[in-house]
Amino acid sequence: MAESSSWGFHRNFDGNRSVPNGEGERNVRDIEVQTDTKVQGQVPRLCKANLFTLLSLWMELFPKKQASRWENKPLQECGLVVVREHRISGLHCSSDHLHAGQVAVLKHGSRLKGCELYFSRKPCSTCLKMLLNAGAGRICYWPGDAELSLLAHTHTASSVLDAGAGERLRASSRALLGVVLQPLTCTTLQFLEEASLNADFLGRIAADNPSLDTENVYRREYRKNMEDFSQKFLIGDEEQHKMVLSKMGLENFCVEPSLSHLRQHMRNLIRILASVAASVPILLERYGFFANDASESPVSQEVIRHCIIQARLLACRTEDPKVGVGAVIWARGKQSHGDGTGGLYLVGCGYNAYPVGSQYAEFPQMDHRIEESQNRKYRYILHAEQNALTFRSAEIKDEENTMMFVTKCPCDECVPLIGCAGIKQIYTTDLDSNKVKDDISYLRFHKLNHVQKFIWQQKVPVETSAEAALPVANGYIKRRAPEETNSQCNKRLRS
Ligand SMILES: Nc1ccn([C@H]2C[C@H](O)[C@@H](COP(=O)(O)OP(=O)(O)OP(=O)(O)O)O2)c(=O)n1
Repeated sequence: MAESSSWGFHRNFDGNRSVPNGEGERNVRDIEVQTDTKVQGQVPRLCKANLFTLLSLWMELFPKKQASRWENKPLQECGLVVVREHRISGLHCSSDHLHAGQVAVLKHGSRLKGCELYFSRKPCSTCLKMLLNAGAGRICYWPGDAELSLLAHTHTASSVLDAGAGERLRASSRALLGVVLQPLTCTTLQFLEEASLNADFLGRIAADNPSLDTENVYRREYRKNMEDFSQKFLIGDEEQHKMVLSKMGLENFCVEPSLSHLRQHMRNLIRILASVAASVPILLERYGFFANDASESPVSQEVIRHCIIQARLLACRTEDPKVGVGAVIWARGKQSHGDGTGGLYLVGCGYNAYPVGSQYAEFPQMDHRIEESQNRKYRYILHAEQNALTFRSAEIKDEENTMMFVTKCPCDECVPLIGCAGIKQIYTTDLDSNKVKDDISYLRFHKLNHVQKFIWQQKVPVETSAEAALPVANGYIKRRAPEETNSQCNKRLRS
């Protein structure tokens, strides 16, 4: 699908205003393309810069075994996305021992040359000098508080010194260093929020509990996420935000209307994160990814949910006008290399889209509701699992545990690929399993026997009534008509 050209607005969101001869600025504008707007009926989707940014924020929240020793210290946890030739080649986070930037240097070494790095916080100068030295092409960061906190009450003097050193490194470097967020349209926000509400995970809960108002479950989860994520990633006080921005060398954002635009845009991105995370709700810890034969998963429910939400974020960049699907593949390496993911490393990730390089509307976009079968999308669209396997950044090793996390039940086209790729476990939803939807069928998934299947479902079958078993959202249970069955609960709001 073609991406439209960038916005002039974007210039306000890059921190490279003092790159000599303006070349950096031109480069950034050339690289970034805006796809958030609904261009002539094009599906509203996240542009890559926003997707990578959201993934970096989410990686900061990767579940750790014990609270990080950085807690309440000026050095904050940090998430990082490494992008090579416009594709994600690493998802990382800081650990007890290493900063996220250090993890990237250890994992990728000189392969960082020319890569783009997306940080959830401006990295400290210790990381910055190593990353620049490794040849990173572009270092982007979320314009909230820095990794070495400028808001923490302790050690502020050293944080300020560090920020100064970061500025000096930036000024003398050929690499681009700054903020590359792009504004979201209302259409995109609305589309992505609806997609969260319509995702199969809430669909499963609705199918199991016909009397439960799942929209209310979603809204409650969303509000809680908004509170948590705003506290973590936004700076409530405008004056404090201005102070942080100017110490990080982003004074151009401190003037109006840039400041208001930046703050609003950051808030909108946090809304998307809150909404996507709410699509896989923690429902009294009753729902999770469980094997039907009660086998133990090699990773915890928290880690599974985190990976599924990574996949849901990827789905926000779908090219399918109706349904976004995302897939991520992680493996457990023999050594942990100090990564905050506890030895897990990314093998590949993808979302459903038309073949690489195709132009918008070059291929049919309609589903089986259009009568002429030659005008349907199914023969042209690549599935999330296919893209994750094709564009993987690491090989799948037989001796390691490789896990696939996918937001929709694998179809008959993908099941043999998954079966033969060396994947050991799959985490997904089986809402579509055993269904035939004209051009796409899901009959083979249950036969995928040599891959362990962990399905989104209730842990223990609830024998009491659904109303007693599940929380009543705001004391209100929406009555669903009895004929609203499994398949109807899965209907898209927009359809
Ligand atoms: N594991 C999967 C399953 C599907 N897809 C993709 C292929 C299609 O692009 C889209 C499925 O398209 P449909 O229009 O058939 O979506 P639904 O299954 O929601 O159809 P329905 O409206 O009949 O429920 O998802 C994918 O990437 N990975």
